[in-house]
Amino acid sequence: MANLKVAVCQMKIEKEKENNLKKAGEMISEAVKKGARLVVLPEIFNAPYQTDILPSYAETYPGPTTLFLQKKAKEHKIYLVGGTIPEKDSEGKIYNSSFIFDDKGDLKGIYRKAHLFDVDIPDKITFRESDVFAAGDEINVIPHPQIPFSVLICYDCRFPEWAKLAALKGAKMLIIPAAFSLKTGKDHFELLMRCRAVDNQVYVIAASPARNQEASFKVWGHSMIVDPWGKVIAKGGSGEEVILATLDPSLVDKIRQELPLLKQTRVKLVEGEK
Ligand SMILES: NC(=O)CCC(=O)C(=O)O
Repeated sequence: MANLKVAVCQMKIEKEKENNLKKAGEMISEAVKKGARLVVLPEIFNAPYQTDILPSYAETYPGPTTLFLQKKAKEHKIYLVGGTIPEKDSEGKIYNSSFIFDDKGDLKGIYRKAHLFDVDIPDKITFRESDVFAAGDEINVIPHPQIPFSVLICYDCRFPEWAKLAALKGAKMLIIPAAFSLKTGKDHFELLMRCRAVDNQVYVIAASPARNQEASFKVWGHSMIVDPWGKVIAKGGSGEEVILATLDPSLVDKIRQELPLLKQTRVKLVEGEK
């Protein structure tokens, strides 16, 4: 199986949706010029990550942002994981959703964040995503011809059983658009991404926005790509940049054969059955 070059566009998010789309377009072009065939954008890439204003950015599908993503995937003939956007459904509920397009511009899946970031850590961070978003409840595997993958979104990565479910369903890579907070990200971001890679023997692509000092929610940044042995093979800083890595799909199979964790997973015991 041929190698796959992937890229994360660690872009700085601004107030104006149009500027965010323009910036995403420029960074996607840069990634493609550098050889990427699968490109990932960050969590809430078209709006500031701020609960009081997020609803005003919500779009139904198809809408301006998803049409933009579709056009870019088709134009560059790439798989495009369109970070996430606030998505409004037909009943008016808003989700934190990722739209995934293939190299023909066809929609391959929508993933809605299942675990909402509702936390209150004194002197660190208080945030209530559930003030705005409804939670999704389904994980799917995108049948990429080289590496089938699942998308999780940020806080989802703290729930190992959710990532395990994706691996048991056939994912060989987890793609995680993620706007980790500055305070929690410093201690947990790399640890969590490497853990999810090691315990599921998958590649992990974690895509953060760049830090914007003017934003009310300051992100950690440091997008990273981790191999299925848990080794960080590419990593960004806190500023704007395209992060690239070349993935070897056969490495997942090799590691799973040598250390057959998935086959040995005793799901029934976890569920309380003997
Ligand atoms: N956007 C998020 O879900 C933030 C998650 C986060 O910062 C964490 O510590 O978890």
